[in-house]
Amino acid sequence: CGSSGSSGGSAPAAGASVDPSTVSGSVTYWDTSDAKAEAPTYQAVIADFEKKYPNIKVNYVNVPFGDAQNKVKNAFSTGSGAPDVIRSEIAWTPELAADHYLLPLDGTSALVSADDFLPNPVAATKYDGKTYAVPQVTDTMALFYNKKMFAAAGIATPPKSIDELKTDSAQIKQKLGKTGFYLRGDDPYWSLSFLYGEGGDLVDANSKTVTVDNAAGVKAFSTIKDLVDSGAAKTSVTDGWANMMSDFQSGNVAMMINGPWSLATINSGGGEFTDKSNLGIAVVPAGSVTQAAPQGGQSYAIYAGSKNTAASQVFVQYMASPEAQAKIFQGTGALPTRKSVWAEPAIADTDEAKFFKDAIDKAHQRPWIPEGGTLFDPLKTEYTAMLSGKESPQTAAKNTGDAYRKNLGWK
Ligand SMILES: C[C@H]1O[C@H](O[C@H]2[C@H](O)[C@@H](O)[C@@H](O[C@H]3[C@H](O)[C@@H](O)[C@@H](O[C@H]4[C@H](O)[C@@H](O)[C@@H](O)O[C@@H]4CO)O[C@@H]3CO)O[C@@H]2CO)[C@H](O)[C@H](O)[C@@H]1N[C@H]1C[C@@H](CO)[C@H](O)[C@@H](O)[C@@H]1O
Repeated sequence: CGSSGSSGGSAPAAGASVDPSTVSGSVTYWDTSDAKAEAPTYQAVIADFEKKYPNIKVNYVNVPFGDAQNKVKNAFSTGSGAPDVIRSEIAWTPELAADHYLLPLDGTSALVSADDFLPNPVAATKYDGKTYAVPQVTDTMALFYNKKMFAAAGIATPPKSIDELKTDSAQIKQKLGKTGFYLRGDDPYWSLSFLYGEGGDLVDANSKTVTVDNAAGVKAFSTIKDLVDSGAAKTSVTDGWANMMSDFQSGNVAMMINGPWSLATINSGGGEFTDKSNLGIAVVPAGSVTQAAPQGGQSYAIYAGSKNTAASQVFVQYMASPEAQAKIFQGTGALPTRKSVWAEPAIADTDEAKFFKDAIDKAHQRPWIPEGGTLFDPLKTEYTAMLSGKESPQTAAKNTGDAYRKNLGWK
């Protein structure tokens, strides 16, 4: 576990605020944003920070998202080479907080105008009644579609249900010779909107019950597999992100489910979306019970063992400020977490904000518990086995449920 405080004169008492103009030092920040499409924007915002606070030096490190959580846990557990501030994926925060790796931020200068943050991102910063992170960006998933391909196939509106998605895919296949939908097969986060659409969920944290293999879960797994078996969707259990983005941007598929974090790549990727007005964004298609998409997002968190907590607090305060959030949105399309930023006309009037504001308020809440992030590894094993044809949907759901019961000790 990380130490509770930090040595060195600059460390304010836990829970104390600091006067930014008196702070000097350095901050090592680990950023997991996409190195090509997003990181330049974050680095530009950091440059603005260093201009405003010339006595604070930021050591920026870009850490690829895929293996970042392990790197963070290893660094925090040994303390050697540990960053002062991390970009904490929202499911990491309760896990890292439970391990005492994060500084509680209530009452510190890192967390200002706390009531300006949207409630859903705030919920994911709390653990055991304390605040361990400051919201950066928030997201949920949506149906991204190619308007030109839909028009060429004679389809007027995006599908609102999975049944409609199958019908539209058949029409796209018949009229354009293309596959309708890309189903990401190597990351089970892309299964959640189907699970929620059947009225299911991975677990019920309140009753500590595993639900992924109940009737709704089995139905969801079957629905996903049927999309591929019926030819409505194509998938790959490796390199899913690259294959999905390449197929969508080149017009090999007309639809994908994705999040606003993909906009930076789409908007700079040319192809079918050189003309940005060709990108359509709609709610994810509903299952047989309801329509819902998961909440995701990223926050700033400070290492409990940091030797630069004052400088880290000033850094987080700036990076989470309305000014910085607006720049991050303009540069990447990633969604703000402050109400005041959503209200700015330059942001509120964009097509993306108009769509996503409603969608993120309705995002399906996940259990923000230390075990939350650990649910994805067993799910990935079974999700990919099913999509590879090695297991039936029933077996995949059951094996996932059994793994959860073993790992969590829940019923
Ligand atoms: C397996 C992982 O399961 C979960 O992660 C879920 C996550 O909980 C979901 O919320 C969802 O995250 C959204 C995310 O909210 C959304 O913002 C976006 O992020 C964008 C950025 O926006 C974009 O800027 C850029 O950075 O790129 C980001 C990524 O695109 O999209 C994400 C969805 O991709 O989905 C995650 C799973 O992907 C665990 O939390 C672990 O991460 C776990 N990985 C560890 C597991 C260790 C072994 O235990 C292994 O040894 C370790 O090495 C692995 O690290």
